[in-house]
Amino acid sequence: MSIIVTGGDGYLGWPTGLRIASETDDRVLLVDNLARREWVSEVGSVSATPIASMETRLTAAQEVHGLRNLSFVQGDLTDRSFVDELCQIHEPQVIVHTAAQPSAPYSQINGERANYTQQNNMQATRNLVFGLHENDLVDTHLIETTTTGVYGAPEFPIPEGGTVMEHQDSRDEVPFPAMAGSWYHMTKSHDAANLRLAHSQFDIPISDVRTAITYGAGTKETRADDRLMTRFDFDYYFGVVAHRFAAQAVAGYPITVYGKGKQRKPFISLEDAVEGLTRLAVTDSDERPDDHVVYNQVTRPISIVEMGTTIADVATEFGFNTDVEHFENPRDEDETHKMEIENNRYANLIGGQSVTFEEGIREVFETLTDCTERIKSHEDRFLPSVLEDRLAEEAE
Ligand SMILES: O=c1ccn([C@@H]2O[C@H](COP(=O)(O)OP(=O)(O)O[C@H]3O[C@H](CS(=O)(=O)O)[C@@H](O)[C@H](O)[C@H]3O)[C@@H](O)[C@H]2O)c(=O)[nH]1
Repeated sequence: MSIIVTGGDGYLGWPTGLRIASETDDRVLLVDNLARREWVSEVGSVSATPIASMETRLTAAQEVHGLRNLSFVQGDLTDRSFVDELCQIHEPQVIVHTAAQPSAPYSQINGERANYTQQNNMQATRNLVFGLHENDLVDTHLIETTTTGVYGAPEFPIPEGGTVMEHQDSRDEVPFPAMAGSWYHMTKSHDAANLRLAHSQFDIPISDVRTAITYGAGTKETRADDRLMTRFDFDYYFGVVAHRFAAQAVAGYPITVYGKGKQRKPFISLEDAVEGLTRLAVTDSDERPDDHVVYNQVTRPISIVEMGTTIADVATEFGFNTDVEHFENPRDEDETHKMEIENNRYANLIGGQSVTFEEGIREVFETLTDCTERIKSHEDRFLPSVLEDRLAEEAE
């Protein structure tokens, strides 16, 4: 029996692989093309946490946690023959698909990167679906982290999955429309539609896990040894807002709220995100639904300003002084959207939130306190200029 975790070198994939391997005797195969390391280097940045090579990570996982069932293969999921080989050799009973180009700002840079993001993310998912179908693995549970961003910013509470449409006095249940607001987020809208089609055409059991903005510098497994740390990005392109704000505080830089920042966005801690994916992956096939199920992997919506203020307060406890400041918004978005979002199915899966936002941010500062030099030596990466300057030069 084997479980594949794609994106196994990534921020979420690595700690998820570690936890799954800790909770099962099955073989856990991490798959990654190490592209995230290249993208972050392309934009001139680094992970604030020093991340070890995969070889060192696996040695540490064995030494520290006794994990002999964890291994790694490097490869590109957009290559159909590679995915076919994975399916034929490893015959996975579960695939947790976290691999993607996950940055909205990166996908928005220009047509080349929008194309790359859409081709990369969507082709990888299609290859996995057809890899399972064409290799007679249609009982394999395919779990993908899509995004809560597929819902956009509607003026009604966001359902956990589909919705009801009324037209000319008739009504029917329909999948949620693709209201995503970036070329990246739209890859996940398309993936969500393709996953639904894969279930109806091939009967593959699907968990479409719509992941919110994830914060946290580690999990209980990654904190056990420095060689097991997961990455923590803070640059303009790859740092999610909570991580950017915490790193900005560490560098003595203002917290950069874009525009009014009154919009509520969905958040989840890394710990709660990893736990849900693990529970889905390790549940026996006769105990889980054989269906297509959508989970809103979110514990709470918080406004950007409220979040920035909490981060500034926690930063002060750690001796870092910063202020929340408002900057011109580089994004086209509703800065006052009062998001409400249903999450009962996901909350039941994990048994409720395990750490509050404030506790999670405290844990982030505990880790970042040891990483101040790496952040300070790249503090200009809070702004988009490094990559944009190079593109401008190339265009001249
Ligand atoms: O310095 C900053 C950076 C961001 N923001 C604001 O913070 C919000 C969130 O930005 P983000 O970069 O943290 O999140 P987003 O682009 O939405 O994407 C992230 O969160 C998604 C979940 S969701 O937000 O779409 O639900 C995941 O799918 C993505 O992979 C992940 O990069 C935005 O309204 C943005 O304008 C600021 O005010 N200041």
